[in-house]
Amino acid sequence: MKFMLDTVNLDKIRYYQSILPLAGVTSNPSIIKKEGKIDFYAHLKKIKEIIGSADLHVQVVGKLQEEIEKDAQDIVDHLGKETFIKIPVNEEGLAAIKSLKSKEFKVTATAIYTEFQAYLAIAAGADYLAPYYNRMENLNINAADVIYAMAEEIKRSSSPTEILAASFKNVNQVNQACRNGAQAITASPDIFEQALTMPAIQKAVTDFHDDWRETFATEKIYEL
Ligand SMILES: O=C[C@H](O)COP(=O)(O)O
Repeated sequence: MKFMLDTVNLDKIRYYQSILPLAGVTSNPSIIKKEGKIDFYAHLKKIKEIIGSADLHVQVVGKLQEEIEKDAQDIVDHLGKETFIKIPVNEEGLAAIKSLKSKEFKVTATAIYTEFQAYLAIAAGADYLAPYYNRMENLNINAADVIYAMAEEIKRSSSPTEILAASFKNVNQVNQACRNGAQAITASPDIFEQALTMPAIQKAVTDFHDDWRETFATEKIYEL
């Protein structure tokens, strides 16, 4: 599994970069809005410095194919050809994905709510597919089933495309995405916090520590 952070908050990225086996950072204009009117490329360059060789996924804003492709070119001109360009899968986006893949851009097909969008993006050569787990559930779409079908199509077509599931509101949704075939997930820092700070884990840690101290009258093994 690859784990990515769905945030552009520098403090959070710095913090979780030291904790997680971090494969990348993903963003979209709504995530960027949370940081205010940042110096866009300077900010993204700082993220690159923090995450090193991990991947950076940056979303286009243009709506027409030509605008999407110009956004993509601008992003790689500033951040490098290794940057993944996130493109929503609608008519203009799919045309841009097809065109940009022929020019060897790295592409993450995003805003995926249906299997059919995914099948088209796979055929167009997208590197990643980003299905929106929680948003699908809000629309009464079975997100786990959609991801399973996407994974089956990737297998059937022996495609190099990977599923980068996104839009999570709880840890169980992440588990379901992984279980149903996602090769990667991106989640906001609070999802990783939810997963790693559950009270049962802390209780186990405290109990083990107390048992050690009662047995050996030290706080650590190296104090023996
Ligand atoms: O870029 C995709 C985001 O992961 C969507 O997440 P959201 O549904 O929380 O806005």
